[in-house]
Amino acid sequence: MPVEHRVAARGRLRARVVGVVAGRVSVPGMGQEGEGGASGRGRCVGWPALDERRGPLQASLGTLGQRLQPGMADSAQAQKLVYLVTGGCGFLGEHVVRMLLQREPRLGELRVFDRHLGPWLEELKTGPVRVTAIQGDVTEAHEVAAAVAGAHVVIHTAGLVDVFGRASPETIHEVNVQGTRNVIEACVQTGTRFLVYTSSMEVVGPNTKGHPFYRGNEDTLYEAVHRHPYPCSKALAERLVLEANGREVHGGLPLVTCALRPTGIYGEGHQIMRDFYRQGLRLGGWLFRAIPASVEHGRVYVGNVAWMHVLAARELERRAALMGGQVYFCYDGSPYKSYEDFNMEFLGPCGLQLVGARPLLPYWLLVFLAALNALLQWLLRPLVLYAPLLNPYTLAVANTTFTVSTDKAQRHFGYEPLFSWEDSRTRTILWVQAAGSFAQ
Ligand SMILES: NC(=O)C1=CN([C@@H]2O[C@H](COP(=O)(O)OP(=O)(O)OC[C@H]3O[C@@H](n4cnc5c(N)ncnc54)[C@H](O)[C@@H]3O)[C@@H](O)[C@H]2O)C=CC1
Ligand SMILES: CC(C)[C@@H](O)CC[C@@H](C)[C@H]1CC[C@H]2[C@@H]3[C@H](O)CC4=CC(=O)CC[C@]4(C)[C@H]3CC[C@]12C
Repeated sequence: MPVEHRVAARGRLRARVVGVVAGRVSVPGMGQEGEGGASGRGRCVGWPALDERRGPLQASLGTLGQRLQPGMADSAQAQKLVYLVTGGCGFLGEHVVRMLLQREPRLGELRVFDRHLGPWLEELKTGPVRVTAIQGDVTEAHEVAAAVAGAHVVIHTAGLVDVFGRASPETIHEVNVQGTRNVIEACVQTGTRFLVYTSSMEVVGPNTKGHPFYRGNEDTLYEAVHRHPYPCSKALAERLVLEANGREVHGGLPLVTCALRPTGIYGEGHQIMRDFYRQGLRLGGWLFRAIPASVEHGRVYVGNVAWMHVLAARELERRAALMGGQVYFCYDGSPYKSYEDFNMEFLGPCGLQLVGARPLLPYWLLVFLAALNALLQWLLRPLVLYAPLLNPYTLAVANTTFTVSTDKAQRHFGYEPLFSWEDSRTRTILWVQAAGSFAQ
């Protein structure tokens, strides 16, 4: 089936209601779990409170909102489902797209919405599934609406994942918060009932006080206080998604939402892993330990994160009362190690060595160097983007234990990792080796 391209028309709403389907009558409600602890309200120091401003969607969707959706339940058997993946060309998004094509038998149309469309989309020969590539921007409400209209499920992964100071705080907020608001409003206005949001462990921590989060779960009490624009934006966006659960969508049925919180994702396409590899090659095959081996950081294989998204999207209909408005940490059997030791599971077999059984530099010197990098970034910004791996935020996060251990996703929607640690490791090593071949 040829890949169909749609470019969201700026300024003119172009939407197509595809036969929508499926949906079970659900009575959304917060499960007992997840209302306290790590799913509690985080605090963003120095950030605008959530305003109740609705996106500019209302106006631009007048006509679209009039389109009638066939009864959700009575068409489930008759028609295939329409899925929309925002950020579908990103590191995680691509794996979600491919996982849906491989493991979602109900899929009739897969819409891939991204600011930057990947050339690989052309290669997707998917038999009965129509793959629609949509170049669009989640900060543009009308583009989001055109992409959402007629979709049965939205998996919202699009976001600015920036802890290196590449984008301004305002841009991060605009994409991650307003973009998410636009997705929610598009669901409400067009009648799409199921929304899975890719949140992050960072919604919880590590917090600004460096408190460890050791083998925690969704109900672990933890003071989620953030200053950095990225975790703040993820926390605000997650809150929007969870609070939207139960809102009436066009057609009169309730919106059902959930948020998945992956820990540090690794696997094929992980840019930071590639950056570490390149840094090691530049240093003659050596990487120098900066973080104590005792600091554990949770990591999860991208294929298992994709699988959890597919499963959550599928079960959200059937288990709306249990899953609606809930958060789920996303992790797998990947070992608990320091960030650097974990990376060496893949970079070691690719020829790199991590020097030092303990950090080679004292922590105060690392803090100084991180601060110097931040100063240099600020000074050089008018001329060039200087965004090294080491900055005050990345040092603080890397230096704080954050691991999760929970069976909530398993209990609520049967999540079990699809890929074993051994398989995840092998796949990642093969990718680094292949990626390394053009890292020179
Ligand atoms: N990488 C990680 O370790 C983790 C990532 N996450 C979350 O997973 C999601 C995906 O992250 P990654 O795949 O790592 O990032 P990525 O940067 O590889 O992918 C994000 C995608 O969103 C697209 N995008 C960005 N701004 C957009 C806009 N305004 N309109 C439309 N598309 C836009 C980008 O073009 C990109 O394809 C994000 O929401 C992130 O917060 C959560 C936990 C861990
Ligand atoms: C230079 C050294 C101090 C080196 O060890 C720095 C590593 C640093 C770049 C990473 C350490 C922890 C990572 C973050 C963590 O995995 C949680 C994340 C969740 C997300 O949603 C996005 C990515 C990230 C912030 C991730 C980014 C890279 C680290 C800070």
